[in-house]
Amino acid sequence: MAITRRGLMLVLSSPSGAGKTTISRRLLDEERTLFMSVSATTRARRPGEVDGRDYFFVDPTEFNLMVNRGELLEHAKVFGNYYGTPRGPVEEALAAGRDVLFDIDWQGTQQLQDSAPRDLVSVFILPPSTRELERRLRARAQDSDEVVAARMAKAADEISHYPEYQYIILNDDIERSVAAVRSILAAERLKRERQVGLPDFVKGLREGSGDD
Ligand SMILES: Nc1nc2c(ncn2[C@@H]2O[C@H](COP(=O)(O)OP(=O)(O)O)[C@@H](O)[C@H]2O)c(=O)[nH]1
Ligand SMILES: Nc1ncnc2c1ncn2[C@@H]1O[C@H](COP(=O)(O)OP(=O)(O)O)[C@@H](O)[C@H]1O
Repeated sequence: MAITRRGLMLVLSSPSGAGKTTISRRLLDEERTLFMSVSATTRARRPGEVDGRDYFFVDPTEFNLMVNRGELLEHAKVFGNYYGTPRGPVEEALAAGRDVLFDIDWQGTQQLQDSAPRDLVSVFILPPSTRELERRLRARAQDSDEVVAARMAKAADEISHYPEYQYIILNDDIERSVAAVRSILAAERLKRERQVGLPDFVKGLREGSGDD
């Protein structure tokens, strides 16, 4: 009887600009069994974003239907728009032993903590300072001054939710932050509760039949 592993849900949350997209991209490049969960959202598509890759862009009626049909694992209103995680792809991946990466906010993380505490690995990413957070938001050069100001105003509120997360990474040096998430993944993958077929395997070992 072989041991297989159930996949895990790796959530990265942070105030906007702290670095979660940068860290996620690096992890997805390096980790063969890690897949990104693509959320549904009612927010408008930005230039360069691709439907089905960055988000599933839906209208509020369609979003409501998804909620009412129970198709979302979690959902929340963020910055005035609705966001939610489609259930099907995540459940399939976990059952097949693949890990799923989520870029969701604290509200969604709380819902996953309630509905699937054993599968959840939650990581909060902090910026080294407020000054550096603002510098990164400006360096990204994607947003207007007003949008940067609005994101800075939201940052303190986001950061106040750090105690709800299992792991904290201060994203000063990007290489060290990526290495830190990889260490978390490596340890979490070995957790006893994730190993499927372990009791039978150990029983076989004890009975001296582990070689077949
Ligand atoms: N709860 C929840 N939050 C989400 C989901 N998808 C994205 N978010 C969060 O919504 C916020 C805004 O995302 P987005 O519109 O892409 O803007 P940006 O990430 O700040 O550039 C971020 O904090 C995301 O983590 C989701 O499916 N569920
Ligand atoms: N450790 C770091 N040191 C310096 N700059 C960083 C670091 N991590 C991310 N950045 C930069 O900060 C900006 C915001 O990062 P991003 O990953 O888009 O943040 P988020 O997804 O959390 O909004 C980007 O320009 C990115 O290149």
